Amino acid sequence: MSIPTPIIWKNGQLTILNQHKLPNEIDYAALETIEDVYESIVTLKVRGAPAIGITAAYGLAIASRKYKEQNIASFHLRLHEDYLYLAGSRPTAVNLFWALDRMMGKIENVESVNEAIYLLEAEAISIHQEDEASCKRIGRNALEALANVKKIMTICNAGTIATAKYGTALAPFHLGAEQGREFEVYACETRPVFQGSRLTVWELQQSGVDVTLITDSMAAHTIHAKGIEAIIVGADRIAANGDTANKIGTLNLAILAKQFGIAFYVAAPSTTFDLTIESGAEIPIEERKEEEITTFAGRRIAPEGTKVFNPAFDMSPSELITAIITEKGIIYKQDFNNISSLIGKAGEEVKS
Ligand SMILES: CSC[C@@H](O)[C@@H](O)C(=O)COP(=O)(O)O
Repeated sequence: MSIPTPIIWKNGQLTILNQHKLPNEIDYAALETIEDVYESIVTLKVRGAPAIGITAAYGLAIASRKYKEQNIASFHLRLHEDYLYLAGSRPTAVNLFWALDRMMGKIENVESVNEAIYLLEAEAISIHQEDEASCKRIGRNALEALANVKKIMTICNAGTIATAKYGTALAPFHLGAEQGREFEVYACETRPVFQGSRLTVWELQQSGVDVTLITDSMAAHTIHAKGIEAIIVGADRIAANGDTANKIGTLNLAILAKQFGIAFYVAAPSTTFDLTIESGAEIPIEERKEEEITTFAGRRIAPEGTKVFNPAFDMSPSELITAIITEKGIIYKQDFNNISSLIGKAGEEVKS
């Protein structure tokens, strides 16, 4: 797999692969301040649930250095403000809040500013490294779930650049390519910001995976015409009952999978589960600016004054999901009533 490393932390400096510029340019952006980190998340230079969490964690580590001359009480106060600032960048992907909470938890009772700064950097690095290991395990588990599948559809980009490495829904394709597994992947372009065409197609090409681009509205016809055997998607937040929020258009695919009688898999790390909410009804759905829909490449494609609704995510109810593939194992539908205990136990394999 020869995909550029998406998030780099070296000598205390954070650099990210600028996803705006893909697939035309491999461009790295140095994020020197917490404002740089916030801006890169809001504008989707860095995107994808795990990558947002990792970048925000480094953002807090970077912010903490500003307060090294302060007393510990004011350090905690200031860092809490920074935590709230970063938490306001995007609302749906729970990995953001999970990573920020983990960072703050690490220094909750620390009474030395220098120690807190040191611990924050170490914790961000751990979050980053753990995600890579987690995605690799998701890939292996997904290869098992897809053992008899060749033609598969996906949406958005849940790949290497949306994580530390390998991705979630795309991990089986990257790992499979290394093992000589031949998949035929159909990638939905993913309107309105084209994570499918710009990012997924590019990523899979780098790994030598057979990938075909379709527009989102071609999904139903393609499943029928090309004999798609399964659909696999990533996730931004999974409720305790298995309801899953992911990129807008995912719900369409979940409904199509039921209609055509094919499997619908969600691939996500345990950090994407929000066990504090019982169902997907409680997941906040981000709405983004109307220009994402009314303009294309700087030109208007809808009349001035057009009313726009631009939700960035939708929620697929658990009854449409065949299984959720995690780093801890595969949770099949019959075990969705037991997700909290299966996912809640850190480090343990799912037994189902
Ligand atoms: C491994 S990434 C999983 C999800 O975050 C991904 O499928 C997705 O919906 C990303 O949305 P985005 O708006 O591009 O951040």
